[in-house]
Amino acid sequence: MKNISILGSTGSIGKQALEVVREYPDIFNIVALSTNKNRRLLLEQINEFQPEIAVITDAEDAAWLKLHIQTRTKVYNGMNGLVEIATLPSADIVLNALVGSIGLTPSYKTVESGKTLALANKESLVVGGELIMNTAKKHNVDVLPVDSEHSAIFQCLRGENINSLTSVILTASGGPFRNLSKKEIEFSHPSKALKHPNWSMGQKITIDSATMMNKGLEVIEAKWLFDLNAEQIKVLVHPESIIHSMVEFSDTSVIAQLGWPDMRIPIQFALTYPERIYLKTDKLDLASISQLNFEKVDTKRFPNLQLAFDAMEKGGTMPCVLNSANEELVPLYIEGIVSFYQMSEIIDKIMNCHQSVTYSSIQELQEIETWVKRQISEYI
Ligand SMILES: NC(=O)C1=CN([C@@H]2O[C@H](COP(=O)(O)OP(=O)(O)OC[C@H]3O[C@@H](n4cnc5c(N)ncnc54)[C@H](OP(=O)(O)O)[C@@H]3O)[C@@H](O)[C@H]2O)C=CC1
Ligand SMILES: CC(=O)[C@@H](O)[C@H](O)COP(=O)(O)O
Ligand SMILES: [Mn+2]
Repeated sequence: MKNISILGSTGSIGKQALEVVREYPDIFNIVALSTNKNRRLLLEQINEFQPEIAVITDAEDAAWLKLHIQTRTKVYNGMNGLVEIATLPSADIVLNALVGSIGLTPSYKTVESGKTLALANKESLVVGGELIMNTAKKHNVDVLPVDSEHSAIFQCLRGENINSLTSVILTASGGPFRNLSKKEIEFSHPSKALKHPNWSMGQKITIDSATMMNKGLEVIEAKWLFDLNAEQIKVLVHPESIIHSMVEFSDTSVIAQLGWPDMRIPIQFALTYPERIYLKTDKLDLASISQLNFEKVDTKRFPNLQLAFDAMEKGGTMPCVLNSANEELVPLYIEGIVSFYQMSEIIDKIMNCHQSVTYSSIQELQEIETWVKRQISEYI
């Protein structure tokens, strides 16, 4: 039996993880769950899975939960609660399915306490990849990718000699605006950006896919997970999202991982690693798909991807600046306060105002996030 804690159990990844768990009550046991605001769904999840602890952001919501739960679950709130989840002694594995850099401290605390981290929250690695991976190494713990591309790369690299790896090829759907001109993209309503062609996901990552910032964040995520340099990371547009990513070796061989666009596959792989389980779903049917297509990336129409490569090359605190500017701007885009390309322009300007430095603590990164927020409020 594997004891699993889920940070962000009410979100898209969190709910799909619980679907996997529900299918296998003999394999998985849930010990912790959390939400930001969705107290009703968390209450349902608590009553169904009876975790040891549950966490919600606001103290008032925590009091409401305590009144309503029918289990012995302890209820906590805020960041202290998320850290309780990350360090809960009974957990074997912590699935971080939070969205945004709020996930950084819980990711860090998970590996620091010697627990396996199943990581969906890519922003943790973008902002504090060096700190998290060094801490994981020090405590000899695995960081298992949940993000579909990184899970694919991880699966392709199993049993391979890493010294023969020449590059990883991250596939990108191209998002809902793949075939539109710059003008058409700029004047498309944000509701169009919220309709991903292949995946059903939370709002923030869906917008990131439309701007291709998602792929940029994934480039930085890949750097840290697989210890790569910029030249080793390539991006290829693949509109069907059937090949989830590929790896290329020194003999020019390329290995790919394929599957339907269904996050339960990488989620279950991380939760059961190194074993695989039977997933009750349709098998991949390549004949029905009939063809797979590939295109070059156009960073003129999707400048966020280039900004992410730039931030990665600058290193140090620059990816934190990129990420926090993006996190601030995405909700403003959804609300119609900034346009599609204003997002890239503002991120670029803020990056240009920042002198990248090395960091050694989460607090230093949080100070930079505060600075970025101030900068954004000056632009808006
Ligand atoms: N969805 C997908 O298919 C994929 C997602 N990812 C990555 O996984 C992560 C999660 O994505 P996704 O599931 O789509 O996101 P969602 O927005 O659907 O869910 C996020 C979860 O985190 C909680 N949360 C949000 N903000 C806070 C906060 N400030 N404090 C505490 N909890 C918070 C949410 O609570 P509440 O319900 O109250 O909002 C929810 O439980 C992201 O980093 C994303 O990039 C990667 C690959 C695929
Ligand atoms: C499912 C997943 O891992 C997402 O990150 C997905 O890849 C987003 O699609 P894009 O390729 O459009 O960014
Ligand atoms: Mn992905």
